[in-house]
Amino acid sequence: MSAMLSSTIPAQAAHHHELDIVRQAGHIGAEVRGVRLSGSLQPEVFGAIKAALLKHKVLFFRGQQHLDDAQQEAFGRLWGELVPHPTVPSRDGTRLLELDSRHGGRANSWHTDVTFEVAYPQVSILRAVVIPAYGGDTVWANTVAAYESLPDDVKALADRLRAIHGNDYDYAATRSPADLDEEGTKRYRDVFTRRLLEAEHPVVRVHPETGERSLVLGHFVKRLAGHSTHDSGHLLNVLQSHVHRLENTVRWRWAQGDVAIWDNRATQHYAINDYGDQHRVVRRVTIAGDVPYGVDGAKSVDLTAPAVRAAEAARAVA
Ligand SMILES: O=C(O)CCC(=O)C(=O)O
Ligand SMILES: [Fe+2]
Repeated sequence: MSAMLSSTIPAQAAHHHELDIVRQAGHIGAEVRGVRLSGSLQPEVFGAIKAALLKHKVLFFRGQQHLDDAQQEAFGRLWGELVPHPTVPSRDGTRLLELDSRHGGRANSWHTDVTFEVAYPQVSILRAVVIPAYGGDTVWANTVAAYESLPDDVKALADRLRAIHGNDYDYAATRSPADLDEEGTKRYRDVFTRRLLEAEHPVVRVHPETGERSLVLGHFVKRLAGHSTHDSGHLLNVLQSHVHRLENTVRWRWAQGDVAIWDNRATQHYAINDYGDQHRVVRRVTIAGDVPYGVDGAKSVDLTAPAVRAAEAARAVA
């Protein structure tokens, strides 16, 4: 009987799950409705979420108040190994990075997460814990669409460039003096840069799952390999301006309990610092990524000094 029944069901019905997806902008971003995130999602639901992420680059889920730290981690583990931030201490007993507006956690410049590591995270999952009454939106940009928007001759140039990324990037360049004088910001910066971590990445990486080409830039870039910082600045401005064109972005108005998931290999993001002294807290897990490779197949290179790397390893074991 079961053989007869199953022969009437389309073969793919057992493997595919239809998500309720509401696109939020023309070139990036979609809200997924009707899913309760957890570490025990049905494999076909998880598979559908993963496919949607590769397509839309950032996904939003409202109403996930049931997630606590442990459940956010359990959901994160479905994607791969959770990696703590290399220099900012995790929340007690977890692998979560907490960004608290009262302690300098305001990521208001364009970046891809942790690109000063050679194998930077593939995916980040952010949960809204405390959200201000107004302001504090986050904006994501599609770095694949940005690459595709370049004229062919600029693409050909970008394909050959490599950039040095470091955790000691020029914070002052985009912050107002008032921001920098703030005690919390200073302390956050000191912790963030307590060990110099550096990596060289191709400016154009080939996405290991989609094969798409994307721009690997953002605020951790220090300069282009083989170019003066002066020339690097000009060339980088041309490329970066294609990343954050408004047509290429999506902006999310947070509510407490929302979750955003982004493909960190295909996006940059910017947390808008327009909420004054209102309180804002978000918590993030990041999923281990692989070493990027460029259009010519050449991989990224770890430039972190061996002594620093050894100290990192010793710390991880301790
Ligand atoms: O605060 C936010 O909305 C985003 C912060 C950020 O850059 C991150 O979580 O990676
Ligand atoms: Fe970030």
